[in-house]
Amino acid sequence: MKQAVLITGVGKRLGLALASHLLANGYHVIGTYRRSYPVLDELRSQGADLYQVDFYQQAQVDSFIEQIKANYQSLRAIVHNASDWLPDQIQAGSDIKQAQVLEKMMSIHVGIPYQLNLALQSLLRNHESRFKDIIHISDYVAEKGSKKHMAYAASKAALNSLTMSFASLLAPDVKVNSISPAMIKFNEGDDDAYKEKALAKALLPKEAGFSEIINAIDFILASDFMTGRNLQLDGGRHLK
Ligand SMILES: NC(=O)C1=CN([C@@H]2O[C@H](COP(=O)(O)OP(=O)(O)OC[C@H]3O[C@@H](n4cnc5c(N)ncnc54)[C@H](OP(=O)(O)O)[C@@H]3O)[C@@H](O)[C@H]2O)C=CC1
Ligand SMILES: Nc1nc2c(c(=O)[nH]1)N=C([C@H](O)[C@@H](O)CO)CN2
Repeated sequence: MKQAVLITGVGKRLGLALASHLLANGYHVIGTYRRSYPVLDELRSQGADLYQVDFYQQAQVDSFIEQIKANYQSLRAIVHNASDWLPDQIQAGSDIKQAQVLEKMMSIHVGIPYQLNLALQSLLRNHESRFKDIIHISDYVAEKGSKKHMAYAASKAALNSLTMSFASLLAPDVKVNSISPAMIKFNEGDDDAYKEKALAKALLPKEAGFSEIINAIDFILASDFMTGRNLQLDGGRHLK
């Protein structure tokens, strides 16, 4: 019986790389996506079950939870990857109001992990393996703040608090940990000046790459002694 791992946000970048990695390593991947991408058909052809859900729409969240509880008896792990990186500065012409920036950040980075972890904890407990995991993908800025992404950073700090609370609630059956990267991968459109400034913030001036985070996830899945902790994969940002 394949071990099922639920990953949120598998349409691109880290979520897509992680889903592909776990599929290649024999896991049954259950993935969520918001916008559709051609690459999703490749995940489906490799056996992934994909569910379209916009986590900003509560009705879709409720329906998604009911579908997961109806379709699966157990889960080996849940990886909360889905994330929006909204700046505090509202773009001209945007229909987002200032207050909505904080609402959205708390919704996707705190509300969704909170709701899914509580609703699906029994599926984790049902899994027959010795190890069951919840992994929250957070961010280095949770510990330092960010003057341009204050709401984002605050929500990732709250996510790290949830890690400790759920670790206490779900022990000893389920381990719950955060991974807090800095500078995994630039986005298309990031210009050279931005990249140079961002890389200079760390002792190790480089992109971590998706493999660094995936290696950390593999480590956590194999660990039988780490819970309530936060793996900080940040190139030494804290020492610059
Ligand atoms: N990239 C980096 O350098 C760093 C990333 N991180 C964290 O690592 C994780 C992965 O990063 P990265 O791959 O760059 O993230 P991206 O922003 O590239 O992708 C995030 C994913 O989440 C999905 N998502 C966003 N909002 C919603 C929503 N409301 N409902 C459903 N799905 C949603 C996106 O879907 P859609 O395609 O539809 O938008 C997308 O698939 C994130 O948690 C991020 O905060 C932390 C530090 C650095
Ligand atoms: N959901 C996202 N979160 C973050 C992203 C991203 O692209 N999507 N990118 C970063 C940056 O790498 C930042 O750490 C330095 O530019 C942070 N979070």
